[in-house]
Amino acid sequence: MKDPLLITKNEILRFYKPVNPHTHKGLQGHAVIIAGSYGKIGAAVLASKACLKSGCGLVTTFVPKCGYQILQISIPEVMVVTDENANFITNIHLPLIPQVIAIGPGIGQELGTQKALFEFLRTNRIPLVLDADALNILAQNQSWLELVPENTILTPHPKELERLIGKWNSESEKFQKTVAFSEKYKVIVVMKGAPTHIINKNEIYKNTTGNAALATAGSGDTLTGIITSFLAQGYEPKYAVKLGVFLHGLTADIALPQTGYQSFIASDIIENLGKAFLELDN
Ligand SMILES: NC(=O)C1=CN([C@@H]2O[C@H](COP(=O)(O)OP(=O)(O)OC[C@H]3O[C@@H](n4cnc5c(N)ncnc54)[C@H](OP(=O)(O)O)[C@@H]3O)[C@@H](O)[C@H]2O)[C@@H](O)CC1
Ligand SMILES: Nc1ncnc2c1ncn2[C@@H]1O[C@H](COP(=O)(O)OP(=O)(O)O)[C@@H](O)[C@H]1O
Ligand SMILES: [Mg+2]
Repeated sequence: MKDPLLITKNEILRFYKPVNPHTHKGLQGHAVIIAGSYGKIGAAVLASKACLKSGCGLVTTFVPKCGYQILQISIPEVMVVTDENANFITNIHLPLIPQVIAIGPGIGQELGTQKALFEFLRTNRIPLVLDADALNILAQNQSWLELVPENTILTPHPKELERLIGKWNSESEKFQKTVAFSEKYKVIVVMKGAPTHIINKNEIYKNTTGNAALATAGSGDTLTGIITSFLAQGYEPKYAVKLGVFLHGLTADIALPQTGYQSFIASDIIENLGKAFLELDN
């Protein structure tokens, strides 16, 4: 296995683009986030808000009907499109063509949702971020991975990774299997953990930010929103993932002196994104 390359501030500054003073929301990208089910609309809220707070110009969130008011009230900046079903996603129809689509946080694994994901993957040509239950559904239907566009970003935590690639007997076997998976399906795998690694074919990157405060519900949902935002803003997938994991971890490093490990929650990631960007801009 190659030694991992470190994702440091210097590495990020090689490709980070400060915001153009003449930009407008149309140029800042439009992202769609497909997320949530009854009891897990919070995942849709966290991913959508993190996406907006990372600079994406427009965010449309697709949720089952039960998520409509929750989203409209908790994030008025987000536009909402609903499924025909009340409690889980069954039929993905989008009235727009965005730059990027993220799918998975909190969607559950109902049969109807599995079918909707298959139909979506069969017809979709837009760049994708796949997380959480989208990964769990693909792990159970591995032939569907052939439908995923090249350079799609997958963001599994260790259990989701195990469901996708099978069990490993050592750390080096875990990396070997993930590299083989990334090469086979031509996807970028964000191996979330402490620390997070990015696998892009046979290239391995190791993040240098973040701490145990991130071990809290919804932390991964916000990462999905952040990475999606950078894709919408025109970063190539290999740069969007590096910038995303670096800033996500940096929010926890910035907040730690105020919150301690225990009282940091996923909303604090979103709240500290501004300070994290300012560290890059200075
Ligand atoms: N507010 C909301 O709406 C929220 C909604 N959410 C949504 O809920 C859905 C279910 O997602 P989920 O990740 O909770 O369940 P699941 O895939 O079974 O994994 C859990 C198991 O994985 C493991 N594991 C995880 N991390 C690990 C690590 N770092 N290192 C090692 N192991 C680790 C660990 O396994 P164990 O160690 O216990 O064997 C753990 O028990 C999904 O759609 C998500 O988006 C959540 O985002 C929460 C907030
Ligand atoms: N001890 C830790 N140190 C650093 N980062 C962590 C730690 N525990 C969790 N994280 C990060 O928190 C996020 C958790 O993602 P995930 O398990 O998908 O959360 P959720 O599904 O609840 O949103 C990942 O980005 C992971 O790298
Ligand atoms: Mg998750």
